Amino acid sequence: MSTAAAPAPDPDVVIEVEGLSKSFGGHRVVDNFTMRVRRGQIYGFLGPNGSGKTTTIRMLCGLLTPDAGRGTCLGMDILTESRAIREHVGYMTQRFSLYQDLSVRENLEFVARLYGVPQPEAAASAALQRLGLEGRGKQLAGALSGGWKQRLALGACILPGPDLLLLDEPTAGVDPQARREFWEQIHDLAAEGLTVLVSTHYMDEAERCHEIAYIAYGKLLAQGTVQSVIAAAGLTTVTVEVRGEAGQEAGRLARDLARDLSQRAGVDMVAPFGTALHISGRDAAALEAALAPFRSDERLAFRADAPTLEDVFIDLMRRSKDEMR
Ligand SMILES: Nc1ncnc2c1ncn2[C@@H]1O[C@H](COP(=O)(O)OP(=O)(O)OP(=O)(O)O)[C@@H](O)[C@H]1O
Repeated sequence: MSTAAAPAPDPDVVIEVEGLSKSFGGHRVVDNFTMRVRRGQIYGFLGPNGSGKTTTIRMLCGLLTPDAGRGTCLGMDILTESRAIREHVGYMTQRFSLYQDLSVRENLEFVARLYGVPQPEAAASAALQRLGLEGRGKQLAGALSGGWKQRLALGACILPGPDLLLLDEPTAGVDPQARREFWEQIHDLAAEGLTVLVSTHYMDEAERCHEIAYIAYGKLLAQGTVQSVIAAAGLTTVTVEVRGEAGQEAGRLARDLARDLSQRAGVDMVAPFGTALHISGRDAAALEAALAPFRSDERLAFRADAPTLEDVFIDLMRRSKDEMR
């Protein structure tokens, strides 16, 4: 008889789930989702609207019960210990859910009291300082700009000291500077050991994550570091630039070329950027054959390019749409 005990759970694994599925009204919104997240990771969820990102994230944290599948979050069972899991999760939803007619400080003190944080006033002061909100303590939350509101919402989320942070499109509609500052905070928190799951539609934010998952129509289509997701897609990309001044003439040439190329075998995507075209294909030889007739055109400059994450996601989405047809 074997005496080998089951391996002890790895304390650095915060989420480990397999085969999670969920349907609403007979429609499968998440289909057989499996993943593992390590402590201190910033894990990004990307995918088209309504593809099941929020539903997936909520199941991972025990906030929603899956129809099928199993797993643990923070070492606890997502099916039987969801209440205990919730006590350790900070959840920032898409909607600003603090009191608009309370001041910044009052909101933070309220949250501290609600969660039984010791010395709520001191905890609120610490949160104000940490988030660079000291000068705004007396300001009404409703009077803050979008970026500051998000910062306050983040402060309220981390005040009870969660081990896992769930951010659902936290920076939608926030300007680039405020988004950058918000992400600096997220990285600081992760460096201190907080694990972060974040859904976003911004490619630059995806690139700030340690790992990403791309979900479309309920299915996990890609997972890993940004570099590995791009490499696994196997896309070849070429940029074609119309030489000379950007004007109507150049614009027309780029548009006609885009129309022509997008009809050709070997060309899977054509995306205009000013008077340049970003052209991608999964079969490098077929792509080159499609471009060959244009290479001698002196009005055009060709250069091999690296595919971007956006190229990869659009390609994945198209492919999954085709498969569903
Ligand atoms: N409680 C619910 N009851 C019924 N349908 C739901 C429920 N929650 C989500 N859905 C549906 O499930 C699908 C996936 O929704 P989900 O919010 O997970 O997508 P998402 O990828 O987060 O979308 P977005 O990027 O727009 O936020 C949508 O069609 C949505 O309408």
